[in-house]
Amino acid sequence: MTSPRSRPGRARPAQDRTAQDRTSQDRAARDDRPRQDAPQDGAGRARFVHANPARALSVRVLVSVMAGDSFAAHALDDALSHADLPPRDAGLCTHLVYGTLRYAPLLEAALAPLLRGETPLKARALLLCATFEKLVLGTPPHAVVNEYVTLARTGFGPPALVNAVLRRVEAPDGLNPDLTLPGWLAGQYREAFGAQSSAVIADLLQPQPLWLRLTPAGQDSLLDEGSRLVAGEGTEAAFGDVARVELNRPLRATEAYEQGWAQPINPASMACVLALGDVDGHAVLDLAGGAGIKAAMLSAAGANVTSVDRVPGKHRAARNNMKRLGLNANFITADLTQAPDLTPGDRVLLDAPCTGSGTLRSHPEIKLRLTPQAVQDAALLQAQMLDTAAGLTAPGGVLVYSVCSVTQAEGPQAVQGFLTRHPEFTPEALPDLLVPAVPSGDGALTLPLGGVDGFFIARLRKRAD
Ligand SMILES: C[S@@+](CC[C@H](N)C(=O)[O-])C[C@H]1O[C@@H](n2cnc3c(N)ncnc32)[C@H](O)[C@@H]1O
Repeated sequence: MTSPRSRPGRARPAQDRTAQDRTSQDRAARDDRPRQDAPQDGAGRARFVHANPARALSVRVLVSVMAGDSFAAHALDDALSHADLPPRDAGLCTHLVYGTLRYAPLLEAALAPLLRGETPLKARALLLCATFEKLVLGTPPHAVVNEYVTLARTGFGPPALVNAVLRRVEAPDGLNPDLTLPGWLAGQYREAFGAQSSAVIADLLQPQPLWLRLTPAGQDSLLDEGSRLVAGEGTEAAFGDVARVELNRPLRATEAYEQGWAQPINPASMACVLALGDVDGHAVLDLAGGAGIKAAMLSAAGANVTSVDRVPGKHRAARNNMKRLGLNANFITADLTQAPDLTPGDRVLLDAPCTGSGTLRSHPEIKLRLTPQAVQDAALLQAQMLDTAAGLTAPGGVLVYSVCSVTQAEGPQAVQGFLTRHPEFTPEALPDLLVPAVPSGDGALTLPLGGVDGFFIARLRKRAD
């Protein structure tokens, strides 16, 4: 649960509207006349109020994310870059969007008994956001009702319904964190993390910290500029050279970023690179290399990297980033469900496309969309790509398979199926991954606590002859 310390500003009394505002807002509102459910002053007189801009923007972003149009991070960045909100309101907006998404299944359960039939998307987004404020943030109920009924009037839903629902909505089962995941997904977390699963599921509800891989010059520069390296609850401030950072300015405005001394990467993502062992001087194939973050880390460790992905646009982003970092890699566009014409490598990383179920703290919108069928579809694609990766691993070489997912089908079962189809491979013990991890089939799962993502990682050796 969000601690009182991390709460954003409490709901503030709505302000009076200016004449000009009244004109423009009235056009957007369905019904401009004072209503029974309009905010009222102490004497019971209806008063005109602004919809709070941070809340309005939050609900707009939620509508776009819930429609499946975009990831929360992209939608929020885009909305904030056009909105020109003061920092405090931008902070509230970010907190409302991510908080609502992190608690969405629980909030849906709280609202369900109060809603009949299909609720239109805009009204649903508004009710979820308001319910998050009321039940989780502890914003006073009358303020929640006032703020969101006012917002409803600007075209987000029937004010009377919003008023009635928000007055009645109550927390189901004392905000049990298990209810913040769909039941089947909570089951996957329990299977993956056993006795630690309750702590893990509760941890997914916290804001995601920023992790940076820093060179020594980058660390000095950030500290000189007044940023801080911080430890999380129960976690280190750094895992190897990946540090948890609180910046005092936007990342792109830091000297460390401009000079290529800093690269955002989760410690669990770095663990996939470490699983390959010493890569200095080795030709490494980075399969499904995407935006080339792991390719960059491999290049920094002295590898001669060839990164392969199906999407050419990702190579463009990766090349630019490599240039910033002063590193090199070859980029090849290919569909890895079929064998490309490439020389096998003695170190191969397949960081396969997956459901992302291990990244719910930074991508909470995934829990709205993920289904058991999507897990099966991902597992099918992963099996095809693993077969391609087998052919691209030189005899005696090492194949590391990783996914940022904690489901059985994409992790231990994927490797089990692979080893049955490819008896020329045997699983090997993983080197030190620098992050806490638990055994999982023939590999390991990084423990998603303190902002570390949940990655399944396995290291497989191909027979030499
Ligand atoms: C988990 S992301 C990789 C992230 C990357 N390793 C990194 O660290 O930045 C998975 C990647 O798989 C790619 N992909 C999906 N299907 C593919 C296919 N059939 N062939 C090749 N690449 C594919 C996607 O474009 C995506 O970039």
